[in-house]
Amino acid sequence: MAAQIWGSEKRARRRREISAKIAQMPELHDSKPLPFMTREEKIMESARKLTILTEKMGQIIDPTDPAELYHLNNEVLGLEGNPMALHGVMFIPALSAQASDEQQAKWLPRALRREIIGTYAQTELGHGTNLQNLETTATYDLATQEFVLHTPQITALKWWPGNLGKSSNYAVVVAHMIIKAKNYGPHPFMVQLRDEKTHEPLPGITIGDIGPKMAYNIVDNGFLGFNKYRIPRTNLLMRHTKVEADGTYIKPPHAKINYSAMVHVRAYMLTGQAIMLASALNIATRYSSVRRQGQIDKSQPEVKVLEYQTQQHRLFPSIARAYAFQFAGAETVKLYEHVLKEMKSGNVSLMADLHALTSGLKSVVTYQTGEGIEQARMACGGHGYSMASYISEIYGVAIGGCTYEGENMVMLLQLARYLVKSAALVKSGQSSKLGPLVAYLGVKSEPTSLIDRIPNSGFTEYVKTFQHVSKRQTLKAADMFFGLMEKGEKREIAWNKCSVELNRASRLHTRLFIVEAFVRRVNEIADIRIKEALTDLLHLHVNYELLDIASYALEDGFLSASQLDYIRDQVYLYLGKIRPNAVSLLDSWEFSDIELRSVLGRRDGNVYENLFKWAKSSPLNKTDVLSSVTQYLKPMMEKARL
Ligand SMILES: CCCCCCCCCCCCCCCCC/C=C/C(=O)SCCNC(=O)CCNC(=O)[C@H](O)C(C)(C)COP(=O)(O)OP(=O)(O)OC[C@H]1O[C@@H](n2cnc3c(N)ncnc32)[C@H](O)[C@@H]1OP(=O)(O)O
Ligand SMILES: Cc1cc2nc3c(=O)[nH]c(=O)nc-3n(C[C@H](O)[C@H](O)[C@H](O)COP(=O)(O)OP(=O)(O)OC[C@H]3O[C@@H](n4cnc5c(N)ncnc54)[C@H](O)[C@@H]3O)c2cc1C
Repeated sequence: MAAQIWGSEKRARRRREISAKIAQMPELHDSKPLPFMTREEKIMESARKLTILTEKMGQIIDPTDPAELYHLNNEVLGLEGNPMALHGVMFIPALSAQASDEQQAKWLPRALRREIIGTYAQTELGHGTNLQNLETTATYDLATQEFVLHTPQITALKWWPGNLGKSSNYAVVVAHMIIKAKNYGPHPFMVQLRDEKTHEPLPGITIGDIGPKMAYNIVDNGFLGFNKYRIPRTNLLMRHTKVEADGTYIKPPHAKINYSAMVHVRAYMLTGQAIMLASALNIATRYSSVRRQGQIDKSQPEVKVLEYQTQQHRLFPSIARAYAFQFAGAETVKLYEHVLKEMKSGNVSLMADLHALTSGLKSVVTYQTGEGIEQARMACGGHGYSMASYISEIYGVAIGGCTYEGENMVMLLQLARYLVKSAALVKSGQSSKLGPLVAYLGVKSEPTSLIDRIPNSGFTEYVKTFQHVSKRQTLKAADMFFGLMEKGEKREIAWNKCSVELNRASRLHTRLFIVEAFVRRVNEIADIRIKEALTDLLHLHVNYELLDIASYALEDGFLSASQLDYIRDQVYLYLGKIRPNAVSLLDSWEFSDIELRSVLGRRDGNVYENLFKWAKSSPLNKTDVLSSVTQYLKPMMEKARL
């Protein structure tokens, strides 16, 4: 199963080897539990491990393999981030995709050797989503052949970029490029921020940390201001766009090609989200098979809480989602790598499809991951609320994904643009022009769903039902939009008035893609036992998801009430079938105790001993009487007794 999750036998084996090596290297372990550290201590601890990794990485992993790097990162540094998180996730990808060969030769080897630390500075205090209204300017000075970076007012301060505050000395900065008083829109520039020897900010640069966040606090998200700060013309990233010495602007082959670093993260973060969801579920499911509370049959002893149907209903559909996200994520990364290769050689024809797909997936996956993690936390009762479970930290980090790389509602609306264009093709009889991901919009569906009507139809009728509701909602939302415009509404106003319906269409389309990715994967599996276990999980997935969106299929009578009863019964049937495999389905992800960082979810299952040991090690328990008591509470009580 691990091979299915991680993509191949070899990958699963390599993960085990890497975990085993790390287990033997105490210098790479947390020196004490992270929840007992201050933010400063965590940052220090992370930097300590990071420098050891820089020395020893080659002995543990193949540093050119992103999957091995990510595993090493999760084991050693953990999901709360590290001082170079953005260096690998955005700075290097931005340089790789957007710097010219000459620029790459100058900067990439230095970045890869970690001679310099970089980040991606785009968002500002006043604008994140609406890139067209960023305020930082890069004005070309023809006389010196330099760009002058400037922050005109407080709202133009860069705000949020990870590791910008304290760790990075370089950044890819996105600023509006102005040449001879003409604004060419946001462009990426390579900018040195700090002196390479002293790490002091360079003159003209104001920089710092934005303060503690809901989670992800090892990362020093930062602010940055420029006071007429000059950089050479050749620091504009020039793979696709060029500015010649005389100020001549050469435009890129696609207007949004400079957005590629964002698409990169959107494509890769699905796997990251699946891992966080599976981690939280692993903790909760292990704990649920140890925790005994109450009886189902009063004549019998207390049961493991995992025997309760409500507990299974809380956890198992999310187990199915974690697998589904992992499979959909693997397909997306493949597509991304393909599009990136094409893009580098000038073929930009697939960019729109990739953008639409990643926008939808990013939004649906982060939202459902957050839901699943929070349910996992509640499924642990009181102990889920303790940092000993570590689930609240996992939640805090994962839920950030709903916001970063494009706020979810906004990204759903980006997919909706693509769906509306596709709907227009269908309506004008040009269905043959539809891309493969939306081809179903042009296919006539049966008048009613055939779920429960055709024996042995596998998952086909489920997929057709998802296609039907997604198609119907897309066409309905598009009709509403076109209708408003026909009535004379301005395009933007009409769009806003339909945006809730449009986003519904985007979610349904994305959920269809996820279901199809799961089905495709199960169909490919040769090992009969693995296929059987995943087929059960897929049954749960399609029935649970369909029940969740049933109102869309009921409103036009595509599904009947009796079919809905059947679907509901299938959910209950498969909850029971999955129960014996539940812990194994999560243990198959092979997270080590070091990586999970959860006292509650340790592999040994000694929950109570581990919790008591953990509580005793709390810094508050170093002394029996705290100074808060001697200084305040004791005098208060004494005064009251007088
Ligand atoms: C196998 C290996 C396993 C390894 C696992 C590794 C796991 C890794 C896990 C990663 C963990 C992540 C760690 C966390 C780090 C956090 C870092 C966070 C960073 C950031 O947040 S950076 C800042 C991000 N900011 C945003 O995302 C801003 C969002 N806004 C936008 O993107 C845009 O403003 C916009 C898209 C919403 C709108 O742009 P714009 O106004 O310019 O465009 P229009 O709306 O007018 O649209 C015009 C047309 O352009 C198309 N378009 C837009 N974008 C793109 C694109 N990127 N590509 C192609 N086309 C694009 C639109 O669709 C429009 O097209 P149309 O035809 O006119 O409809
Ligand atoms: C953990 C974390 C890490 C980050 N790291 C980085 C980084 O490394 N580099 C970087 O540059 N940035 C980073 N960011 C910033 C992040 O990319 C932005 O916060 C994000 O893009 C959302 O933009 P915003 O904050 O402007 O939200 P806003 O756009 O102000 O969103 C507020 C609300 O307005 C709604 N809204 C906005 N526009 C529209 C619209 N057109 N239609 C409908 N609704 C709309 C949204 O849906 C939301 O409900 C990070 C953020 C976080 C939380």
